[in-house]
Amino acid sequence: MYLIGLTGGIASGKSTIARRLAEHGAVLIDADQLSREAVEPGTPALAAIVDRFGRTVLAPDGGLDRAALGGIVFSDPEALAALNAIVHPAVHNLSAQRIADAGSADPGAVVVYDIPLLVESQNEYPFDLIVVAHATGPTRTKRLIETRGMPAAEAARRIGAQASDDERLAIADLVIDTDGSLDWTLTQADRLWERVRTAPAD
Ligand SMILES: CC(C)(COP(=O)(O)OP(=O)(O)OC[C@H]1O[C@@H](n2cnc3c(N)ncnc32)[C@H](O)[C@@H]1O)[C@@H](O)C(=O)NCCC(=O)NCCS
Ligand SMILES: Nc1ncnc2c1ncn2[C@@H]1O[C@H](COP(=O)(O)OP(=O)(O)OP(=O)(O)O)[C@@H](O)[C@H]1O
Repeated sequence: MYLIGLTGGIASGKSTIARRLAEHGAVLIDADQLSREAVEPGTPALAAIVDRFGRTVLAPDGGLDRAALGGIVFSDPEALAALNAIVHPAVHNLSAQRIADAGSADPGAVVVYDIPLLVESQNEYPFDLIVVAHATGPTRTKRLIETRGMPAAEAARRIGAQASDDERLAIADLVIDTDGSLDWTLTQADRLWERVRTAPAD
C-alpha cells in the first residue's frame, strides 16, 4: 500500500484532487465523512458533545445540529478546541481502521486520506507522502462565497479557525497549486498519479 495524506485549507480543492485520483484507481478515505460517522446518534462522541454544549446542539431527530454547533465553535477558540478533543480521537481511530482495511483488501493500493485538519490534529499517521492543496486565502474566500453561498463573515471565521498557509506548506512533501484553473489542478493530480502508481508498495 502507498498512503497519501491530502490536506489544505477549506475550499482549497482537496476533494477535486481526491476525486481525480480516485478516477485513476486510488482508494479514498475522507476525514469529513468519518467525522460525521463519529458523531452519529448512539456514539460516545455525540454524548460527550451534548455534555459539553447542551441539548441545543441536537436536532429534533436526535442527530447533531451541525449548523447550531458550527455557530458556536467557529467564533470561540476554546469551544472549538473542546470539540476537536472529542471528535479527533474518534476520527483517528476510524481512519486507522479504514486504512488498514484498504491495505488488507489490496496490498498494492494507493490510498488517499483527505484530511483537512492534518496540521491541527495531534495524531501521527504513517503517510508515504503529504500533499498540500494550496490556494490563497482570498481565492478560498471567493469560492466559499460564490460557489457555496457562504456568507462572507462565516467564510472568514472558518478560515480563521484553521492553521495558516505557512504551517500547512511546512509539512508538505508536494504542493499542488490550486489557485489557477481547474485544468491546471487536474493536470497536477494526473502527474501525482503517474508518480505514485509505480511507487513500491509497503
Ligand atoms: C462544527 C461542525 C459540526 C460543522 O459542520 P458543517 O457540516 O458545517 O461542516 P463540515 O463538517 O462539513 O466541515 C466543512 C469544513 O469546515 C472546516 N472545519 C470543520 N471542522 C473544523 C475544525 N474543527 N476546525 C477548523 N476547521 C474545521 C474544514 O475545512 C471542513 O472541511 C463540524 O465541522 C465538526 O463537527 N467539526 C469538528 C470535527 C472536525 O474537526 N472535522 C473536520 C475533519 S476531521
Ligand atoms: N483551480 C481549482 N482547483 C480546485 N478547485 C477549483 C479550482 N478552481 C475552482 N475550483 C472550485 O473550487 C471548489 C473547491 O472545492 P473542493 O470541494 O474541491 O475543496 P475542498 O478543499 O475539498 O473543500 P472543503 O475543505 O470544504 O472540503 C470547487 O467548487 C471547485 O470546482
